[in-house]
Amino acid sequence: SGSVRDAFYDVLRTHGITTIFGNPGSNELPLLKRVPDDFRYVLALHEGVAVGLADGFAQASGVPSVVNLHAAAGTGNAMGNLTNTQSGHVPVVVTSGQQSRRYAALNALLTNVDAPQLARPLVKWSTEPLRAQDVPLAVSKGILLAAAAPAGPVYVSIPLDDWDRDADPAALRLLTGRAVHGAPVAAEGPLRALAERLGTAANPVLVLGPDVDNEAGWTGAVRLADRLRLPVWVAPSPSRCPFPTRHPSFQGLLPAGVGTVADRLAGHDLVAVFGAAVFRYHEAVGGDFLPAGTDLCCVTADPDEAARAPMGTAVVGDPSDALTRVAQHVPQRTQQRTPVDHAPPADAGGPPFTAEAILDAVDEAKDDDTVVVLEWTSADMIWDRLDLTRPGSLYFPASGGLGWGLPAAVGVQLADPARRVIALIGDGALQYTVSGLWTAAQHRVPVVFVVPRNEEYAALKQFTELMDAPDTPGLDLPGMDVVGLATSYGVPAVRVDSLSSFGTELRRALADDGPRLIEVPERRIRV
Ligand SMILES: Cc1ncc(Cn2c(C)c(CCOP(=O)(O)OP(=O)(O)O)sc2=O)c(N)n1
Ligand SMILES: [Ca+2]
Repeated sequence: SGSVRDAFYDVLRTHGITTIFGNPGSNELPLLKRVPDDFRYVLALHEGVAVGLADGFAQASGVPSVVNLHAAAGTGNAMGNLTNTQSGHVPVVVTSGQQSRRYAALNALLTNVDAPQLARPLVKWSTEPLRAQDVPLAVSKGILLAAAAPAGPVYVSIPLDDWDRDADPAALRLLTGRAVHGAPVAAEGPLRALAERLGTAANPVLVLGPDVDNEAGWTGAVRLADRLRLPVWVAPSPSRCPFPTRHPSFQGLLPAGVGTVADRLAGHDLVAVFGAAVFRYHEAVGGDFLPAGTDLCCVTADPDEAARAPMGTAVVGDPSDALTRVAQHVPQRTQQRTPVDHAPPADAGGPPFTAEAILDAVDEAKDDDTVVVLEWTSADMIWDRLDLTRPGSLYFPASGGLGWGLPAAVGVQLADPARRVIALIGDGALQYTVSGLWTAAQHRVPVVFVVPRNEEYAALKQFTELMDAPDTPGLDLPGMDVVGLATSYGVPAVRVDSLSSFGTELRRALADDGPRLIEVPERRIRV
């Protein structure tokens, strides 16, 4: 013992990390040739799958996860899902195998040229240690920095001939005792001022983002909403569900256009935002950021989010902690709120079925503990039809990059077997990281994959209308057998042709201890 490899595994153990997600090349074999018995290596057949798995695993476990990728080619394949990991503030430590120092100097095959630069725009920190003895320190810093608010991915490139070098035993003893505690909380003054303004505002509104989707955030948000009888919206382009969807204060999901957001906030003199960037717009529509007479204050742990917002004031600090503290200093209002109905009756016709009918059938089959991972862009504005009652119930790709949902669902289920995962994956989104089905089958991860098949990129057809691009090619997906695709990867699959059989298959899958896929014919949109 005493090698850099042993020290690497010791550092991971220190932080409770004993799973490595990855896809290997020859550069990585010196690390993987002796994976200790208390570790498991989860093979992904594409590096996008590896990062998706690690992202879901980190979000559901609350512990940083570790990925090991193959040089530049592997890192390149991982970049798509790294955009989601970065946008989602998810602590993932990406390690990649570098060619030996001697060969890298020659740009020999499998050299990751200028490795730290490759990942840089998508990670908090990117490095390739100068000495083999620095590798354990870099990995230790990477784990601690990835988890430090605002959390996010880091990248460590490690030359293949470092692993068998002698580690520095004295340094390692110090490293394996390291910990960084706590997250920056907002100063008392600005929070008291916000509570004051909320208490005196004529018609304040609460907007919540993904970073308050946790026990403290839900408790604080419900308490604040109840005390002030506040209407509550979910911030645009949500990657998580931060508030109970059947609560009388719940208003729904804010759209993702500048003008359309301003329209929803019209009439409110104060907008209080917790745990969201202001805002993650998407639809190319014009308009003012805020209606006249409306002011905004946001609380975020991310100084960049605080500084880049185009309007209002910001308070930097843990937004979940802030919700609880602000709730303690606002008056108790008494007017009643009438709940908004988010699930108007769906068209019970079909097949093919409407997105609403498919969502309602999933809601019928699931229970309070079920987790829904949704990467189905026909439903990204209507998932609040689902009755979600507790934190960690809904995940969506945070940067909108497709190919995240399927592996992330497997990662979430691996991290928390007690909460069954239903993955709603569009037939288009499915294609980006479909090989993740093989990893689910190999590890018998009992995700229920539901694939609404409308044989098109429906979301983009809707955008062609919005962006006046009527004759766009490449938006139809004919001629693929989703059931055959899943079966080929070892996941039992079935195509359903009625909502009742869909319900039966959902319940059968939820009772199974392995993955299953259900293809549901989804009605095409008409443009
Ligand atoms: C990696 C990647 N590539 C392309 C897109 C662009 N894109 C694409 C291709 C969409 C269509 C998805 O089709 P789907 O079948 O998954 O779902 P719907 O038919 O319900 O829209 S939505 C969208 O933003 C993307 N978001 N991410
Ligand atoms: Ca589709």
